[in-house]
Amino acid sequence: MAAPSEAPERRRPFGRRFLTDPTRLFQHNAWDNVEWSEEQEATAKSKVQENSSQLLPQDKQEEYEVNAKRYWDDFYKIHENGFFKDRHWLFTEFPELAPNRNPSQNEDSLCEFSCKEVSKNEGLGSCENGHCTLENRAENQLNLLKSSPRFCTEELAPQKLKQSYEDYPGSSASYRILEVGCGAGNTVFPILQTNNDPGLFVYCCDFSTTAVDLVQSNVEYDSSRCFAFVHDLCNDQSPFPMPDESLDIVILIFVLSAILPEKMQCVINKLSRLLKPGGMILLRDYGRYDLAQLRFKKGQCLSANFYVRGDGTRVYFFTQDELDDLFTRAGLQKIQNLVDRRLQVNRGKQMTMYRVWIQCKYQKPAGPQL
Ligand SMILES: C[S@@+](CC[C@H](N)C(=O)[O-])C[C@H]1O[C@@H](n2cnc3c(N)ncnc32)[C@H](O)[C@@H]1O
Repeated sequence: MAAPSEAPERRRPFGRRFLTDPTRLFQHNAWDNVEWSEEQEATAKSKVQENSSQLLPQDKQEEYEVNAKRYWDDFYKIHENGFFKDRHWLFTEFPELAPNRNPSQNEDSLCEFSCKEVSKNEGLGSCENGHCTLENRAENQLNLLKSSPRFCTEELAPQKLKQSYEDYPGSSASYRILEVGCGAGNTVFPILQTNNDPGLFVYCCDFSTTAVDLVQSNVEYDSSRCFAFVHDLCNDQSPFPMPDESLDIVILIFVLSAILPEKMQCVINKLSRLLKPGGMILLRDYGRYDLAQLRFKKGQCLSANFYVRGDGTRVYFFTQDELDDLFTRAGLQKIQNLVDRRLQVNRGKQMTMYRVWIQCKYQKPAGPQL
């Protein structure tokens, strides 16, 4: 199918297994850069129309927003750090996380789940990040909801009133990375293991205190190289421990999708201010019509392309254009914005699962900002 927005850019994907002969479909666990037929796209669209035809009442919606932190705390109490797989593929896709790394190190398959979870869930036909939904096969097609406008009351201009930062954690580092929505640390610890630059300092934050506790209590947590802190991206009163324009990299892995769409622009603006000129935001997140979106049932939709899972956590499914809009409005310039369509195969059950992820890199211009 045609990408929801721009054509895919040329890249060196680490997934290079292409399904050219359909009879070989069940010979591998996954195929890269799969083309969708028009019919498949129409079916996906109709499933989304169906599962978004009935929105959750406003009071329930507010309850999920007010208690968002508690739902994620509960998630980490149940799964601890066993759910998301450590992602050594990060360095192939995002070499900026370890610029001095030897490219042959730690190559790994692109898998956002732990292998244990995938095999446990395979064939149930319905699990995504441990958030199970049954495939919705209802027939009615109703109106697809229109996207609500994104607004942000916050000024984009650099803040004039800054708190003074002289000796903050990582102040003497020469290369600073911040991971937001770090969960149990499945991105942070691979970065610390792989990037041996003595000038590296890694910050990570999450609004779930349970998640931050898991990071801090990990045996690999080294406070001379890393600082984990509780931070709610949607709370304007919640300060960062580092000054504006101090970070080389901000990374968001499946995090922006967990935020109320109306608040996304403020979050990206805030993160953009933390970047040094020339610094970059790296993102990987769910794309429109990903399997996980198609499997939501009627009654789980909060607003267009935004759903609540059975455990109370929420997820949005992006197009490339929406992400481009969010980043460019925050004053950043596109380095990469691509859609990654992968066909995962359960050979045992002869099942196919079409995944759609979006990957972006946006850079703060090096010149002076107006
Ligand atoms: C799908 S998980 C991804 C976790 C981690 N990035 C990973 O890939 O393993 C989404 C994460 O975003 C965090 N999160 C959601 N809303 C947040 C907010 N407003 N502020 C900070 N973190 C938030 C959740 O607690 C959760 O850890």
